[in-house]
Amino acid sequence: MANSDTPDIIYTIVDEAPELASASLLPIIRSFAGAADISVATRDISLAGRILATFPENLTDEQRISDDLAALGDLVKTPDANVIKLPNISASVPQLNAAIKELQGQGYNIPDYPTEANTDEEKAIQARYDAIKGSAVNPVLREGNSDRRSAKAVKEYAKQNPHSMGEWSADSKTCVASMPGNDFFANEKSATINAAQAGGAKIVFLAEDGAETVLKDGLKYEEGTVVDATFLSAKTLREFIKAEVASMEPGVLFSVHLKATMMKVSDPIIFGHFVSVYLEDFLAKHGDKVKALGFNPNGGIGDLEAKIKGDAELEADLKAALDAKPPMYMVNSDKGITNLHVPSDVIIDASMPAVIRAGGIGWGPDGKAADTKCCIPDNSYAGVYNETINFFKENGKLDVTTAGAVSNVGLMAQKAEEYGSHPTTFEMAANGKVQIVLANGDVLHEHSVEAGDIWRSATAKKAPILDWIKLGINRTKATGLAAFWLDANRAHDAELIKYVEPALKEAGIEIPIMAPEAATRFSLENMVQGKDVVTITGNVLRDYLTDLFPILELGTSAKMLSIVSLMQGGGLFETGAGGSAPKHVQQLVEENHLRWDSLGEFCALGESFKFLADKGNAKAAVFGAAVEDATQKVLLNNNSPERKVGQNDNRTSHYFFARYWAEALAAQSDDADLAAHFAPIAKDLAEKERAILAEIQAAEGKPADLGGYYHTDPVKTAAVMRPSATMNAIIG
Ligand SMILES: NC(=O)C1=CN([C@@H]2O[C@H](COP(=O)(O)OP(=O)(O)OC[C@H]3O[C@@H](n4cnc5c(N)ncnc54)[C@H](OP(=O)(O)O)[C@@H]3O)[C@@H](O)[C@H]2O)C=CC1
Ligand SMILES: O=C(O)CCC(=O)C(=O)O
Ligand SMILES: [Mg+2]
Repeated sequence: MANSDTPDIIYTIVDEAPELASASLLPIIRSFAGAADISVATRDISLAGRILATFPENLTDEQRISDDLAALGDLVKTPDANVIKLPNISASVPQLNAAIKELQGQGYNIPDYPTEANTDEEKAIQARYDAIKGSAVNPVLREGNSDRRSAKAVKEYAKQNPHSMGEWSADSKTCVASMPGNDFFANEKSATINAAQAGGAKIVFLAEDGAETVLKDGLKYEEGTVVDATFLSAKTLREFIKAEVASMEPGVLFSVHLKATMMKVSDPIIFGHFVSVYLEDFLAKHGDKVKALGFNPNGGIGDLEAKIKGDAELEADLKAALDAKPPMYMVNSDKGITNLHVPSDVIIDASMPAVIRAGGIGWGPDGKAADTKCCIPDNSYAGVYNETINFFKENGKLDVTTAGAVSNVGLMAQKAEEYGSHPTTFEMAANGKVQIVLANGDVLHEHSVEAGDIWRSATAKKAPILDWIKLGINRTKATGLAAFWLDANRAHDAELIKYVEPALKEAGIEIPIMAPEAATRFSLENMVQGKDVVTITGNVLRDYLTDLFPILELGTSAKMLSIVSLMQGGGLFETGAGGSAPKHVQQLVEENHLRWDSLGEFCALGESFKFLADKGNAKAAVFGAAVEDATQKVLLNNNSPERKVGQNDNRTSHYFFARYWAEALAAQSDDADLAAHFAPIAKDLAEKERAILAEIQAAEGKPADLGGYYHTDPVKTAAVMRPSATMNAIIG
């Protein structure tokens, strides 16, 4: 063990499909690692775990759990960290409410989330919940920059076994629509803090009558930090939405793509504007009534439907109001769930690539595929999707069998850029001015705003920026082709370019710096010629591109290798680049088939062992190599999960992974003890293949009971996810 308190490897407890997968995979990992005295501990960062850890005083002694997220947040700032991080729920308010309700039903006396906080007590509860909603986990753990790419074997497999791709036609009406201006992109100001400016700062609002309100105090800027401020005009946004709704062509679906999870303050508000514009007739008539019922447009139409259930007049008027608008892109047309039902159902990084992979189509209320207008209000990154769509309209769908690999190096450490901005994002209560005022008296940035505008400030720190440039240079050297995605005409990017240019000069390397649209074109053009390209980007594009390119190249971002080299020397190994696949849980509950692919976990596990090996653990090196071997075999032998009942699923893929892993350990000659230990296990697993697969498949096709959704019953979950007594006896 690394030291007496720190386990060798920490595996995170999360939510939904990846957590179900862990119920099957983690016992295998622990059993195998145990043979080499490598300790694998767990830490709970699930939504339910975060909620329970937040309200200890409401719980009995037996119910209380430790605040594992806080502990992990400390650990990642040490060289000892070796964390395998699976995707967790970044909860929207409807998800948070559902989790609270489920926990209350299980006997946990936690408070409701106050929709509107009036008393001090309600405000305190709301603040505690707000700290765990949205993307509350990743920014805490990501104390390093991001390196996401596909392992060679994974990319080769995809080329040999291409997934389906929708056809693109030149006359597709699918398009991206963005605001004509007055958005975050247009209003951005940026400056790099100099020695005289370093220190404290505050954000103040000056009302038109001169009254000053402090929006945020106690900020601290180090020298070299890039500090941005910007706002999006609510008035311009609403005019934009109305114009885009009014200009819909027949047969085209209307959609909006946001990141209400990560951008947990700004984007639910933007989403709410779409909802209230779509429902304008209904709200003109019934606005007061539904407000009294606790409806807030930011929660979505799904919340409204729940609140008016049983009121025939309201239900009929809601239907009429929606029918009067253009048809929407649907999340689930069978169940009538629209794009505007839940703020976290359509998340841009996953949703736009899905539209693009399908050939520029979404699914309408009639369950039929159709071209789609994709509203992405802010212009900062919308152009990337617009350019991608134009490219495929011109060139036709991607040929997966010949495409190069597009990988990413992302500036992410220490809450870089927009993804760290929610504590400094505000919806303006009145007209006036917002200023960032430094301790030395300088007004760093100032904007005139109107009531309803969304103002925000974001930062990027010097050490992470320099580390990111270095990582970008290293990956470029390893790959050949790369570009920095920075727009010299954007305020923030211009500050970053001041760091990038001298660093490239010093390193004696030339890497082009391109604005996002041009860089998109550059990457796509090279990729279709079979060339590998590195995209060196900021935090938001890191997120967007590491779904976009993998979904086109590999069919899913779940297969990505996702490494975070922590700035203090530790390692954080994320599994895949996507989310927690709620659709997969639904399928498991309905028909006991889990199509979640654990390839991301396999890749992360291999890297985690290798990291441990680099710290001097020789047995970990043997494990790392064997995991890599097993991962390749799972791919080559087509043991990965498939979509339908009776086909391979997550559990069968774990059986094959365990078997190949044991076989590789038995076959290696670096460590005779390990070889001897695993030889009988490998033999047993191979000989009993038929019995094990039959036991796993016996339960398929029938509903499965997990005893919960956000907080499942561990015994029931283990029964569903480890159904083979034969395999369990071998694994132990
Ligand atoms: N790192 C993190 O912690 C992240 C967390 N999230 C969270 O995940 C939740 C869901 O987000 P959403 O945007 O729907 O994105 P998801 O990535 O969870 O799902 C989108 C689709 O991707 C496919 N997919 C994802 N992972 C796998 C896998 N391992 N194996 C096979 N297919 C996979 C599935 O497609 P199909 O249905 O076709 O099989 C799935 O429906 C949200 O709560 C979000 O906040 C999102 C991104 C990252
Ligand atoms: O933390 C989140 O909410 C999402 C993270 C994400 O999408 C990513 O890192 O790719
Ligand atoms: Mg993402």
